[in-house]
Amino acid sequence: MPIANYAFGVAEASVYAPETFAQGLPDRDGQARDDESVAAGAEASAPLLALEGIGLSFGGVVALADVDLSVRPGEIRAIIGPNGAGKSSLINVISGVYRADRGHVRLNGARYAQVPIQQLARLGVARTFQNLALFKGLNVLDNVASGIAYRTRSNFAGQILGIGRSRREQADQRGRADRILEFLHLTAVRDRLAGTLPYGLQKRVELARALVAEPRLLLLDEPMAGMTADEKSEMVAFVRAARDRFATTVVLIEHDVGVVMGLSDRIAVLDYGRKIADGTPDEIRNDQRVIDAYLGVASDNEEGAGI
Ligand SMILES: Nc1ncnc2c1ncn2[C@@H]1O[C@H](COP(=O)(O)OP(=O)(O)OP(=O)(O)O)[C@@H](O)[C@H]1O
Repeated sequence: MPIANYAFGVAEASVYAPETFAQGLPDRDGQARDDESVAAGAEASAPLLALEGIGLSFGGVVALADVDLSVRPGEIRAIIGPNGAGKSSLINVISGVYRADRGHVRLNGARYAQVPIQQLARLGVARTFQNLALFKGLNVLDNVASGIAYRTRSNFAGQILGIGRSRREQADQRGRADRILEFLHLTAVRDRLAGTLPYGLQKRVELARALVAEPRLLLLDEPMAGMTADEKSEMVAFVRAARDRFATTVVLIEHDVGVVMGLSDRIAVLDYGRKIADGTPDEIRNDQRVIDAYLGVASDNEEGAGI
Protein backbone atom coordinates (compact mmCIF):
# COMPACT_ATOMS: atom_id res chain seq x y z
CA MET A 1 0.00 0.00 0.00
CA PRO A 2 1.52 3.36 -0.93
CA ILE A 3 2.30 5.52 2.08
CA ALA A 4 0.34 8.44 0.68
CA ASN A 5 -2.86 6.48 1.31
CA TYR A 6 -2.75 6.75 5.04
CA ALA A 7 0.04 8.80 6.47
CA PHE A 8 1.09 11.55 4.08
CA GLY A 9 -2.10 13.50 3.99
CA VAL A 10 -0.95 16.80 2.50
CA ALA A 11 -1.15 16.98 -1.27
CA GLU A 12 2.05 17.40 -3.20
CA ALA A 13 2.59 21.11 -3.21
CA SER A 14 3.54 22.64 -6.51
CA VAL A 15 0.97 25.31 -7.17
CA TYR A 16 3.48 28.04 -7.98
CA ALA A 17 5.79 27.66 -10.92
CA PRO A 18 9.35 28.34 -9.73
CA GLU A 19 10.04 30.46 -12.80
CA THR A 20 7.57 32.95 -11.38
CA PHE A 21 10.11 33.82 -8.71
CA ALA A 22 13.34 33.10 -10.49
CA GLN A 23 13.62 36.26 -12.52
CA GLY A 24 15.87 39.23 -12.07
CA LEU A 25 18.81 37.78 -10.15
CA PRO A 26 22.04 36.36 -11.45
CA ASP A 27 23.14 33.01 -10.10
CA ARG A 28 26.52 32.45 -8.46
CA ASP A 29 28.36 32.75 -11.78
CA GLY A 30 26.19 35.53 -13.13
CA GLN A 31 24.72 33.03 -15.61
CA ALA A 32 21.16 31.83 -15.83
CA ARG A 33 20.84 28.04 -15.45
CA ASP A 34 17.96 25.96 -16.63
CA ASP A 35 16.43 23.25 -14.47
CA GLU A 36 17.72 20.44 -16.65
CA SER A 37 21.33 21.50 -16.36
CA VAL A 38 21.02 21.66 -12.57
CA ALA A 39 19.41 18.22 -12.44
CA ALA A 40 21.96 16.71 -14.85
CA GLY A 41 24.77 18.22 -12.79
CA ALA A 42 23.27 16.71 -9.66
CA GLU A 43 23.33 13.24 -11.26
CA ALA A 44 26.91 13.42 -12.46
CA SER A 45 28.85 15.28 -9.77
CA ALA A 46 30.76 14.12 -6.74
CA PRO A 47 28.88 14.75 -3.49
CA LEU A 48 29.00 18.25 -2.06
CA LEU A 49 28.25 16.77 1.35
CA ALA A 50 28.78 13.23 2.61
CA LEU A 51 28.25 11.72 6.02
CA GLU A 52 30.24 8.59 6.67
CA GLY A 53 29.34 6.21 9.49
CA ILE A 54 27.97 8.89 11.77
CA GLY A 55 27.23 7.75 15.32
CA LEU A 56 26.02 9.95 18.17
CA SER A 57 24.75 9.09 21.64
CA PHE A 58 23.46 11.12 24.56
CA GLY A 59 24.27 9.10 27.65
CA GLY A 60 22.57 5.79 26.97
CA VAL A 61 20.35 7.18 24.19
CA VAL A 62 21.53 6.39 20.69
CA ALA A 63 20.49 9.34 18.54
CA LEU A 64 22.37 8.25 15.37
CA ALA A 65 23.88 4.89 14.47
CA ASP A 66 26.17 4.35 11.51
CA VAL A 67 24.43 6.85 9.26
CA ASP A 68 25.75 7.45 5.75
CA LEU A 69 24.34 10.21 3.60
CA SER A 70 25.40 11.59 0.26
CA VAL A 71 24.19 14.92 -1.11
CA ARG A 72 24.88 15.87 -4.72
CA PRO A 73 25.42 19.45 -5.83
CA GLY A 74 22.17 21.12 -6.77
CA GLU A 75 19.79 18.59 -5.33
CA ILE A 76 17.04 19.01 -2.78
CA ARG A 77 17.60 16.32 -0.20
CA ALA A 78 15.16 15.63 2.60
CA ILE A 79 15.66 13.75 5.84
CA ILE A 80 12.47 12.44 7.36
CA GLY A 81 11.48 10.08 10.13
CA PRO A 82 9.11 9.73 13.07
CA ASN A 83 9.58 11.76 16.26
CA GLY A 84 12.89 11.06 17.93
CA ALA A 85 14.32 9.39 14.80
CA GLY A 86 17.45 11.56 14.86
CA LYS A 87 16.69 14.23 12.23
CA SER A 88 17.66 17.24 14.37
CA SER A 89 20.74 15.45 15.62
CA LEU A 90 21.81 14.83 12.05
CA ILE A 91 21.36 18.43 10.93
CA ASN A 92 23.25 19.54 14.04
CA VAL A 93 26.12 17.25 13.09
CA ILE A 94 26.12 18.65 9.54
CA SER A 95 26.17 22.22 10.82
CA GLY A 96 28.83 21.61 13.45
CA VAL A 97 26.60 22.09 16.49
CA TYR A 98 27.36 18.50 17.52
CA ARG A 99 30.52 16.49 17.15
CA ALA A 100 29.71 12.92 16.17
CA ASP A 101 31.09 10.17 18.41
CA ARG A 102 31.92 8.19 15.30
CA GLY A 103 32.32 8.91 11.62
CA HIS A 104 33.11 11.98 9.54
CA VAL A 105 31.50 14.76 7.57
CA ARG A 106 32.87 15.55 4.14
CA LEU A 107 32.08 19.03 2.90
CA ASN A 108 33.43 20.39 -0.37
CA GLY A 109 35.90 17.51 -0.33
CA ALA A 110 37.33 18.32 3.13
CA ARG A 111 36.88 15.77 5.93
CA TYR A 112 35.83 16.84 9.41
CA ALA A 113 35.32 15.04 12.71
CA GLN A 114 33.35 18.18 13.59
CA VAL A 115 32.41 20.83 11.08
CA PRO A 116 33.90 24.14 12.32
CA ILE A 117 30.75 26.01 13.22
CA GLN A 118 32.45 29.41 13.36
CA GLN A 119 33.52 28.95 9.72
CA LEU A 120 30.18 27.81 8.38
CA ALA A 121 29.55 30.95 6.36
CA ARG A 122 33.00 30.83 4.79
CA LEU A 123 32.43 27.19 3.92
CA GLY A 124 29.32 28.29 2.04
CA VAL A 125 26.82 26.82 4.49
CA ALA A 126 23.75 28.67 5.77
CA ARG A 127 20.91 27.35 7.86
CA THR A 128 17.52 28.21 9.22
CA PHE A 129 16.20 27.10 12.59
CA GLN A 130 13.20 25.13 13.77
CA ASN A 131 12.29 27.93 16.15
CA LEU A 132 12.50 31.32 14.52
CA ALA A 133 15.77 33.10 15.20
CA LEU A 134 15.09 36.55 13.75
CA PHE A 135 15.95 39.86 15.37
CA LYS A 136 12.35 40.73 16.12
CA GLY A 137 13.10 44.36 16.94
CA LEU A 138 14.91 44.99 13.64
CA ASN A 139 13.19 45.58 10.35
CA VAL A 140 13.07 42.93 7.65
CA LEU A 141 15.79 44.53 5.51
CA ASP A 142 18.28 44.68 8.39
CA ASN A 143 17.48 41.10 9.38
CA VAL A 144 18.23 39.91 5.88
CA ALA A 145 21.34 42.10 5.51
CA SER A 146 22.69 40.54 8.72
CA GLY A 147 23.03 37.28 6.78
CA ILE A 148 26.02 38.69 4.88
CA ALA A 149 27.66 40.66 7.66
CA TYR A 150 30.61 38.27 7.57
CA ARG A 151 31.63 39.63 4.19
CA THR A 152 32.41 43.01 5.70
CA ARG A 153 36.09 43.91 5.49
CA SER A 154 36.05 47.40 6.96
CA ASN A 155 37.09 47.98 10.55
CA PHE A 156 34.79 48.71 13.45
CA ALA A 157 35.51 52.44 13.55
CA GLY A 158 34.76 52.68 9.86
CA GLN A 159 31.42 50.99 10.32
CA ILE A 160 30.46 53.28 13.21
CA LEU A 161 31.41 56.41 11.27
CA GLY A 162 29.93 55.13 8.04
CA ILE A 163 32.96 56.12 6.00
CA GLY A 164 34.79 54.90 2.93
CA ARG A 165 34.78 51.18 2.33
CA SER A 166 32.37 50.47 5.17
CA ARG A 167 29.75 52.72 3.58
CA ARG A 168 30.16 50.95 0.26
CA GLU A 169 29.94 47.57 1.99
CA GLN A 170 26.77 48.53 3.79
CA ALA A 171 25.25 49.72 0.53
CA ASP A 172 26.30 46.44 -1.08
CA GLN A 173 24.75 44.40 1.76
CA ARG A 174 21.52 46.30 1.53
CA GLY A 175 21.46 46.03 -2.25
CA ARG A 176 21.86 42.27 -2.03
CA ALA A 177 19.25 42.08 0.72
CA ASP A 178 16.83 44.11 -1.39
CA ARG A 179 17.29 41.77 -4.36
CA ILE A 180 16.62 38.72 -2.21
CA LEU A 181 13.55 40.40 -0.73
CA GLU A 182 12.27 40.98 -4.23
CA PHE A 183 13.04 37.40 -5.21
CA LEU A 184 11.06 36.07 -2.23
CA HIS A 185 8.22 38.59 -2.69
CA LEU A 186 8.99 40.35 0.59
CA THR A 187 9.60 43.88 -0.69
CA ALA A 188 6.24 45.07 0.60
CA VAL A 189 7.28 44.27 4.19
CA ARG A 190 10.88 45.47 3.82
CA ASP A 191 10.58 48.19 6.50
CA ARG A 192 8.33 46.32 8.93
CA LEU A 193 9.71 45.06 12.24
CA ALA A 194 10.27 41.34 11.76
CA GLY A 195 8.48 40.48 15.00
CA THR A 196 5.24 42.07 13.79
CA LEU A 197 4.90 39.83 10.70
CA PRO A 198 2.66 36.78 10.50
CA TYR A 199 4.51 33.58 11.32
CA GLY A 200 4.62 32.30 7.73
CA LEU A 201 6.25 35.51 6.53
CA GLN A 202 8.77 35.39 9.37
CA LYS A 203 9.78 31.94 8.18
CA ARG A 204 10.25 33.36 4.69
CA VAL A 205 12.38 36.21 6.06
CA GLU A 206 14.56 33.58 7.72
CA LEU A 207 14.94 31.90 4.35
CA ALA A 208 15.91 35.26 2.85
CA ARG A 209 18.55 35.82 5.51
CA ALA A 210 20.05 32.41 4.82
CA LEU A 211 19.93 32.90 1.04
CA VAL A 212 21.44 36.35 0.92
CA ALA A 213 24.91 34.90 1.47
CA GLU A 214 24.36 32.77 -1.67
CA PRO A 215 25.29 29.58 0.19
CA ARG A 216 26.42 26.48 -1.62
CA LEU A 217 24.60 24.41 0.96
CA LEU A 218 21.37 25.52 2.57
CA LEU A 219 20.19 23.61 5.65
CA LEU A 220 16.50 24.04 6.41
CA ASP A 221 15.29 22.87 9.80
CA GLU A 222 11.53 22.31 9.48
CA PRO A 223 10.97 25.25 7.12
CA MET A 224 7.21 24.62 6.92
CA ALA A 225 6.55 24.04 10.64
CA GLY A 226 3.44 25.86 11.85
CA MET A 227 2.46 27.07 8.39
CA THR A 228 -0.93 26.94 6.71
CA ALA A 229 -1.33 24.77 3.59
CA ASP A 230 -1.11 27.86 1.36
CA GLU A 231 2.02 29.10 3.11
CA LYS A 232 3.58 25.67 2.71
CA SER A 233 2.85 25.68 -1.01
CA GLU A 234 4.47 29.08 -1.34
CA MET A 235 7.50 27.98 0.64
CA VAL A 236 7.91 24.88 -1.51
CA ALA A 237 7.95 27.04 -4.63
CA PHE A 238 10.42 29.51 -3.11
CA VAL A 239 12.83 26.78 -2.01
CA ARG A 240 12.72 25.20 -5.45
CA ALA A 241 13.16 28.58 -7.12
CA ALA A 242 16.17 29.33 -4.91
CA ARG A 243 17.76 26.03 -5.83
CA ASP A 244 17.12 26.58 -9.52
CA ARG A 245 18.33 30.16 -9.55
CA PHE A 246 21.46 29.87 -7.43
CA ALA A 247 22.24 26.17 -7.91
CA THR A 248 22.14 25.97 -4.12
CA THR A 249 22.12 22.49 -2.67
CA VAL A 250 19.34 22.07 -0.13
CA VAL A 251 19.13 19.67 2.81
CA LEU A 252 15.95 19.86 4.82
CA ILE A 253 14.26 18.10 7.66
CA GLU A 254 10.51 18.42 7.71
CA HIS A 255 7.59 16.75 9.43
CA ASP A 256 5.09 17.27 6.63
CA VAL A 257 5.92 14.31 4.46
CA GLY A 258 3.42 15.29 1.77
CA VAL A 259 5.39 18.50 1.24
CA VAL A 260 8.68 16.60 1.27
CA MET A 261 7.44 14.19 -1.40
CA GLY A 262 6.56 17.06 -3.71
CA LEU A 263 9.75 19.05 -3.13
CA SER A 264 12.66 16.64 -2.84
CA ASP A 265 14.86 14.92 -5.39
CA ARG A 266 15.88 12.26 -2.89
CA ILE A 267 14.78 11.40 0.62
CA ALA A 268 16.59 9.63 3.44
CA VAL A 269 14.46 8.06 6.16
CA LEU A 270 15.65 7.67 9.75
CA ASP A 271 14.08 5.47 12.38
CA TYR A 272 15.54 5.07 15.86
CA GLY A 273 18.74 6.73 14.68
CA ARG A 274 19.33 4.38 11.76
CA LYS A 275 18.85 5.11 8.09
CA ILE A 276 16.23 2.64 6.93
CA ALA A 277 15.69 3.89 3.37
CA ASP A 278 17.13 6.29 0.85
CA GLY A 279 15.78 7.08 -2.60
CA THR A 280 13.45 9.07 -4.79
CA PRO A 281 10.01 10.06 -3.48
CA ASP A 282 8.44 7.19 -5.42
CA GLU A 283 10.89 4.68 -4.00
CA ILE A 284 10.30 5.96 -0.47
CA ARG A 285 6.54 5.99 -0.87
CA ASN A 286 6.55 2.30 -1.67
CA ASP A 287 9.29 1.13 0.69
CA GLN A 288 7.99 -1.47 3.14
CA ARG A 289 10.38 -0.52 5.95
CA VAL A 290 9.28 3.09 5.70
CA ILE A 291 5.64 2.09 5.66
CA ASP A 292 6.19 -0.04 8.76
CA ALA A 293 8.00 2.79 10.57
CA TYR A 294 5.17 5.18 9.86
CA LEU A 295 2.47 2.60 10.52
CA GLY A 296 3.81 2.44 14.06
CA VAL A 297 3.23 6.16 14.29
CA ALA A 298 -0.18 5.92 12.64
CA SER A 299 -1.37 3.29 15.10
CA ASP A 300 -0.21 5.51 17.99
CA ASN A 301 -1.99 8.45 16.44
CA GLU A 302 -5.50 7.94 15.11
CA GLU A 303 -5.11 10.74 12.59
CA GLY A 304 -2.05 9.06 11.18
CA ALA A 305 -0.34 12.32 10.37
CA GLY A 306 1.82 12.84 13.40
CA ILE A 307 5.18 12.34 11.81
N1 LIG B 1 20.59 17.18 23.64
C1 LIG B 1 20.09 15.96 23.86
N2 LIG B 1 20.21 15.35 25.05
C2 LIG B 1 19.73 14.11 25.28
N3 LIG B 1 19.07 13.39 24.35
C3 LIG B 1 18.89 13.96 23.13
C4 LIG B 1 19.39 15.26 22.84
N4 LIG B 1 19.06 15.55 21.54
C5 LIG B 1 18.41 14.48 21.09
N5 LIG B 1 18.30 13.53 22.03
C6 LIG B 1 17.67 12.23 21.87
O1 LIG B 1 18.16 11.67 20.68
C7 LIG B 1 17.11 11.04 19.96
C8 LIG B 1 16.97 11.70 18.59
O2 LIG B 1 16.46 13.02 18.80
P1 LIG B 1 16.30 14.08 17.63
O3 LIG B 1 15.82 15.34 18.26
O4 LIG B 1 17.53 14.14 16.84
O5 LIG B 1 15.13 13.41 16.77
P2 LIG B 1 14.15 14.09 15.72
O6 LIG B 1 13.95 13.08 14.65
O7 LIG B 1 14.66 15.42 15.33
O8 LIG B 1 12.83 14.25 16.59
P3 LIG B 1 11.62 15.30 16.41
O9 LIG B 1 10.97 14.96 15.12
O10 LIG B 1 10.74 15.00 17.57
O11 LIG B 1 12.21 16.69 16.45
C9 LIG B 1 15.85 11.13 20.81
O12 LIG B 1 15.74 9.95 21.59
C10 LIG B 1 16.16 12.33 21.69
O13 LIG B 1 15.47 12.22 22.92
